[in-house]
Amino acid sequence: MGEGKAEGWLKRLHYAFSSISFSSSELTSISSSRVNIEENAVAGSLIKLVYFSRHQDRLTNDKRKKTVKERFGISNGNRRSYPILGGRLHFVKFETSKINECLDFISSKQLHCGGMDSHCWHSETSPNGNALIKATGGGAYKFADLFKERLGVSLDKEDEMDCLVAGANFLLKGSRLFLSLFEYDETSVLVTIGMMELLLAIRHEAFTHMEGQKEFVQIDQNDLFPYLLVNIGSGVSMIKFERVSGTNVGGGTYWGLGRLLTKCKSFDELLELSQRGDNRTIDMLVGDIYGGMDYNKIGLSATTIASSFGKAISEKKELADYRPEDISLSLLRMISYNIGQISYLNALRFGLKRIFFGGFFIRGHAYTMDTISFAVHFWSKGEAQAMFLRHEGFLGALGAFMSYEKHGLDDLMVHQLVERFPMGAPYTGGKIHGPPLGNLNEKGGLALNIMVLGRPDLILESLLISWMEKFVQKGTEITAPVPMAPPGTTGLGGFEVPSSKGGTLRSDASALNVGVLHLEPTLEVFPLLADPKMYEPNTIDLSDHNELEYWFTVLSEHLSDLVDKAVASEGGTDDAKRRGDAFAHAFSAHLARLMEEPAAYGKLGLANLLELREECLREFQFVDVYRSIKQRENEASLAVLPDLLAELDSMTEASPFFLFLIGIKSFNNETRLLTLIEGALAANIFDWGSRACVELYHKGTIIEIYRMSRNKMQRPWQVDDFDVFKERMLGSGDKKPHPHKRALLFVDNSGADVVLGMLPLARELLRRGTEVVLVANSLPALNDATAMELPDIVAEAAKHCDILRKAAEAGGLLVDAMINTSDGSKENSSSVPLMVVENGCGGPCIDLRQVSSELAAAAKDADLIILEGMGRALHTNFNARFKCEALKLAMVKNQRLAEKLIKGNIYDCVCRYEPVS
Ligand SMILES: CC(C)(COP(=O)(O)O)[C@@H](O)C(=O)NCCC(=O)O
Ligand SMILES: [Mn+2]
Repeated sequence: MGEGKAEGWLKRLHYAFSSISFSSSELTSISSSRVNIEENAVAGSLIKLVYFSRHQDRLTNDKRKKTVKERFGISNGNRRSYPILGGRLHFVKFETSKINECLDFISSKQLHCGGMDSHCWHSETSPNGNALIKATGGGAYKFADLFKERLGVSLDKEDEMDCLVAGANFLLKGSRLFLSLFEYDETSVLVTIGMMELLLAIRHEAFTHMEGQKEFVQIDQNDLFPYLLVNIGSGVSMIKFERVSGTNVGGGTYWGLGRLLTKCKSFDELLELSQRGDNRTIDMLVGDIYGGMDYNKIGLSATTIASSFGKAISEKKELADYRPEDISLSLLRMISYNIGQISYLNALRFGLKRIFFGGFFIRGHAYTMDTISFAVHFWSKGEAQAMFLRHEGFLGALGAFMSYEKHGLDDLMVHQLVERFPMGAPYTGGKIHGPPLGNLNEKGGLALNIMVLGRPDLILESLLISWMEKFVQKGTEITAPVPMAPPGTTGLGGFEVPSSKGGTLRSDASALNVGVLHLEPTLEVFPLLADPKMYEPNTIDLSDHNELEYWFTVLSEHLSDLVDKAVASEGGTDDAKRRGDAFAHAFSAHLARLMEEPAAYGKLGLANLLELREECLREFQFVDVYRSIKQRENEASLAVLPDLLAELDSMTEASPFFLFLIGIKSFNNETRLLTLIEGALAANIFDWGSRACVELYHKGTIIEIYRMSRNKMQRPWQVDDFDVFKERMLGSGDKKPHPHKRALLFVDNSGADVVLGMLPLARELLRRGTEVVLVANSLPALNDATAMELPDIVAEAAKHCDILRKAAEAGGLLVDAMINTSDGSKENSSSVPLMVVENGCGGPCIDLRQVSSELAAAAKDADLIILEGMGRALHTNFNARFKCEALKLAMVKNQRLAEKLIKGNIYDCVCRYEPVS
């Protein structure tokens, strides 16, 4: 297939499925792919919706990508090179009683009939011509007519047990998705052009929960089976490939009895009551029978529950004499223990050590998980372990999602999508500015922002907006609160009364009605990591509560300034203000949630926190908050670049005779190298993520600050390996070192940082015959330069420098120059190339376990890595070890970090050089 055609269908690519298909839109940023529903008449009775949306095609820097692919030999073998686009797997839930909201939602997102094109189409439909939505659970039957009537779609019923297993396998093992690729041919007829198989892998899905402590479990995918899956809905199903057992005492029992006995209005209210309960007033304990004593002979403590609700028979009390809180707790413990016990017995029956619990009965409730864990531990004498799943409530819906009938497998490709960003994005409303939403006529209105679900719907905008408006108002109402995890809840073995149940409820993302798994194509482990298994990206340990609190405070304090900048970056419109508020709300909710439970979204590091902020901005359609600041600083820096290069060049090679005369081997080279490193460190001061630096910017111009920063560059720096690095670069004595073959320069900020700091350093390496790959962010984060922006910056710099120009041409960065060549490439160019690759990140730090495939490919021949900036060289990777030489350069722009990490002060510098060990 020719490239032109590929580009054509790139724009019009459609993923479709056997029973329901969705088309993408060129006008909008995300296209829906498929959807399925699970209704469960359970605990609270919820409808769960799962659908996939594809990221926007990023076409703009396609030429750079093409050169990078050619240069690094990235290919799909003899498979066709279909673009593999990342996307998001969305998890949405609705109360069954609000089925109309669910229908409005599906309709507003056009999930039932495909994208925004005026001609929506279905690859396959039901025999009567309707589109199909996969559905499982009781609702698949109950709502079939309603769906037909309101949306014109048929519900294709999937077996619930099969779906649960498929859903759990998907989460635990990663799974294969088969997607059909469609394109329009010249006559606008849709044709299938192939199949694609996607492998989805999700980290930090399973965890244990004992005595208030959550711990993620690394699942060995080759050793996952067999396991017992216990799905606690209204009833309880225990599944080992097929339903092997169950119990009628489940979530429905808790809710049903609880409702009758306490008059609670909702499942969550009942659960919340249990937080304040004391079950000893109702349960008969061993001590009640044995005069306050333990029954040591059979290992039962006095506080063990001998009989749930047992005290109620021996006392002449009426229901009204018992506190609803105590009743709720007693019920919860009775049911949770029972489920834990029966589950263990079934695990024993089938010889299974691992038991996964799912279903909405649990809904992230710490005490419930502790109680189940305790029961499993207790009855198995510590042999078996209860594990829980982050997406516990969505197993059935996910399973149905996976069940879309597979097409023929010809022309199959396997690609891996990995979870990049394990955050549930909360749905949160914002203060309303300006006209009511229904009157807003702008593209990209609140719809998508608040819902975190995607993108403006140009065609059904009014419908979408009115639906959103409703949601804004109902936000908190719909967002079910989940009780807080009290530390050490169960005390001595789970039969104790919870010691601290707390009176507050947390804003739990697991209870928020929307969650998102971000799936990125082909993220790989950086091949130059010395020991990927031991690699831990984050330097600061956020499990230290003081650290956590400090960084939360920093981020909270930045917030209002960030919102102002974000709103301004979108023109300060009413819509932007609304989104700004919604962003602040959502981000604060995330912070609050993580403060209560740091591991809520998986293991938490500073890199995740900083990326969360960027991700939240993106969710609310703030594409690039620092765009104009970056442009301004790039322009100012590019204007002074020729002077800087001239200054560097004035430090020319002195004649060997002269050097001999003054008794120095390489005076000028050394000065130049030092000037270059100083320059890179000094320019790292331009960091809009640092509070202290931002204050500085109000006091002077870019050039003034840059000059001041350079003047302050006094050695020794707080971490100063310059002399060792210099020796490697310039040699000592008569030894002339070989130049590096290829250097990967992980660049940081726009403006002076990249233009006056890293580009001159790159130029020096190029001059020595080293290939240079500039590694930059895939997505904007603070004022970091992105891979998309770098070619223009380099092109501008190249106007003033022959070395950069030739290298950029050789690396395919100067596209116009390339076009002038006969073969379209500069493979034959004598100059060493300068290239740009994206790193796969959207935050200011970098987790080298997940980098773009182009970076992984570029790393192949690299023998020097230069990591620059606080985010990439200090917050992350400070302790990382590599298979090749590494230079870590950063200015520390935070007093506390300076004290902790390098026993220094703010604005101190780090120049850490690590030879190959
Ligand atoms: C976000 C950053 C890591 C960016 O630093 P950079 O990588 O650009 O050098 C850094 O600015 C930071 O840690 N800021 C928060 C702390 C503060 O405001 O002091
Ligand atoms: Mn930065």
